[in-house]
Amino acid sequence: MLSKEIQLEVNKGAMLPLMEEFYTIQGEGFHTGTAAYFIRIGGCDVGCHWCDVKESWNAELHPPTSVDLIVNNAATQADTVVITGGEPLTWDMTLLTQELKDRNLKVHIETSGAYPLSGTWDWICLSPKKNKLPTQTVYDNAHELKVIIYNKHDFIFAEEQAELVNDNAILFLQPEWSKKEEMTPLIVDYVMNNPKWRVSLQTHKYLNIP
Ligand SMILES: C[S@@+](CC[C@H](N)C(=O)[O-])C[C@H]1O[C@@H](n2cnc3c(N)ncnc32)[C@H](O)[C@@H]1O
Ligand SMILES: Nc1nc2[nH]cc(C(=O)O)c2c(=O)[nH]1
Ligand code: SF4
Ligand SMILES: [Mg+2]
Repeated sequence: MLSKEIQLEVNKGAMLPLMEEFYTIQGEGFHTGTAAYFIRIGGCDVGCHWCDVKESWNAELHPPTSVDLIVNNAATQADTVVITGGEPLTWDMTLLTQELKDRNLKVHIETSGAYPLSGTWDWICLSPKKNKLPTQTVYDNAHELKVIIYNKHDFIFAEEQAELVNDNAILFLQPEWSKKEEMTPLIVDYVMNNPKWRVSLQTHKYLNIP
């Protein structure tokens, strides 16, 4: 249990449950291949059975950390910071993104969209999940839609989500890692037949980097 004081700071978004931070190459989606400093905030109740960071789910395992400290650590050679999780929109992102913007950093988010949008973002990657669908504000503001393909039904889900996201969003299909041998060839065919979509791979896993 957090003390009342710390809980109040977390509610304000002045402290956040920090899981890890690392400087790497964005492995997925539109910005694949570009250097970025990742900040992983704990806490997620979406429950994807194939999630590759289940250790992030329980926020209580990750120490509430002041946004000032997180931002100071993020002073980085890259011009871009990616906020991920867990589900970062579980928390109020206003103060974190404001302080990062004040340092002239570009601020990106990886989100399921399961909670309303908070914060100011240069790039929003929406990766919708069937078990907790995105909120309207995230559909309206997403720059990219990245649907994970675990089985054939996920192509139907992807088309449904493409109807709901704003018209400017760039559309990606990404194989679920454990099913990639089976799903990647289907994605390749699908994109050739439906060229409004692009392929996204988890390239950092092929590169053996974080
Ligand atoms: C771990 S999530 C954290 C951010 C947010 N909760 C979300 O789901 O977008 C980061 C990205 O990894 C994707 N992802 C998670 N597990 C995956 C897996 N096993 N295979 C492929 N992509 C995965 C998610 O869909 C999301 O785009
Ligand atoms: N290199 C790298 N790229 C990523 N893009 C999205 C990631 C995430 O977990 O949100 C991720 C990640 O964990 N590592
Ligand atoms: S929403 Fe993101 S962090 Fe949460 S379980 Fe799904 S993939 Fe993992
Ligand atoms: Mg990842």
